[in-house]
Amino acid sequence: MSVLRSTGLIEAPATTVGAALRHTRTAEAGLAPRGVIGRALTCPAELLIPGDELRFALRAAGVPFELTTRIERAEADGTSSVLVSGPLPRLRHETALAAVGPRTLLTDSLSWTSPLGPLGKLADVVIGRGLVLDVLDARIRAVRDLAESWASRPIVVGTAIVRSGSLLAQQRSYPAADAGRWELPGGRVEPGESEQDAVVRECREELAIDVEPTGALGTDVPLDNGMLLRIHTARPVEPAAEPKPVDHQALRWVSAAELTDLDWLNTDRVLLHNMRGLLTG
Ligand SMILES: Nc1nc2c([nH]c(=O)n2[C@H]2C[C@H](O)[C@@H](COP(=O)(O)OP(=O)(O)OP(=O)(O)O)O2)c(=O)[nH]1
Repeated sequence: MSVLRSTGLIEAPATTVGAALRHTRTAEAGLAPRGVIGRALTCPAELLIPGDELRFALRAAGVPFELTTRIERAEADGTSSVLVSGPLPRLRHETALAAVGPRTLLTDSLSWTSPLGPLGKLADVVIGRGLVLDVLDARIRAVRDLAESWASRPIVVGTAIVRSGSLLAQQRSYPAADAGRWELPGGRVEPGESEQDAVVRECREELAIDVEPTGALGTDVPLDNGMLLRIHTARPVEPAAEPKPVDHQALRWVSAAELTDLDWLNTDRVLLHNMRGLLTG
């Protein structure tokens, strides 16, 4: 088995770098300068979710070939994908993200098994390794460009509150295009306010309960309005306090099995696997 690694330091938090890693533009446009044509086959949104497949058309020593990979993980600490079809018996791509102060260290690692015994191994050394390093470099550059361009965006916090194995969702009443669709409690972080303080304020305003932030969930999600959605987890300070829909149509406690029954905002759909993970542990 061959393994190649490449690293890069990116001036953005890991949740933002994680979003850039999942963005189809990274595979579709980011690799083009290296002659690799990537295309998302199944991804209905801009961010890839586990199960989505990507097809790459590339060329080594003048010979064109195609690879299809499937996303296994898409989390704030990294992503992984595996080979579905292509001229190799095995290929696995893992990207790990680690916070270094306000920056993120990205470690990309590609491992594969070569075809055709000893001849394949020779081709591997002569052609494969150079190509792979080029492609990994191009990918890190694409992720860096996207993540750093998003890093200064204003943040909208969403809040994942779990009680007895169910997640609290709220149903929007406006604007008309989103009325009736579901989201997590939250809103814009005010200038000078911390994200945690915004979570507490928004839950007080929207649900009339006090919560205590406990962590983060998933990657950021870029919004069409130029902001970034970032999900925090929180628990009610008073476990028995019943949240009320102050300016929303309705609230609902949703189990893992019911998550896909709701008509979520498009942005929240790419976080459903994280919400499921939170509910199922
Ligand atoms: N709170 C929340 N907002 C979300 C989610 N998903 C998502 O795309 N958004 C969008 C909807 C809005 O454009 C923006 C939230 O900002 P906001 O809460 O301050 O804005 P708003 O339009 O609801 O209300 P307003 O305060 O401007 O009256 O983020 C989510 O899960 N929770």
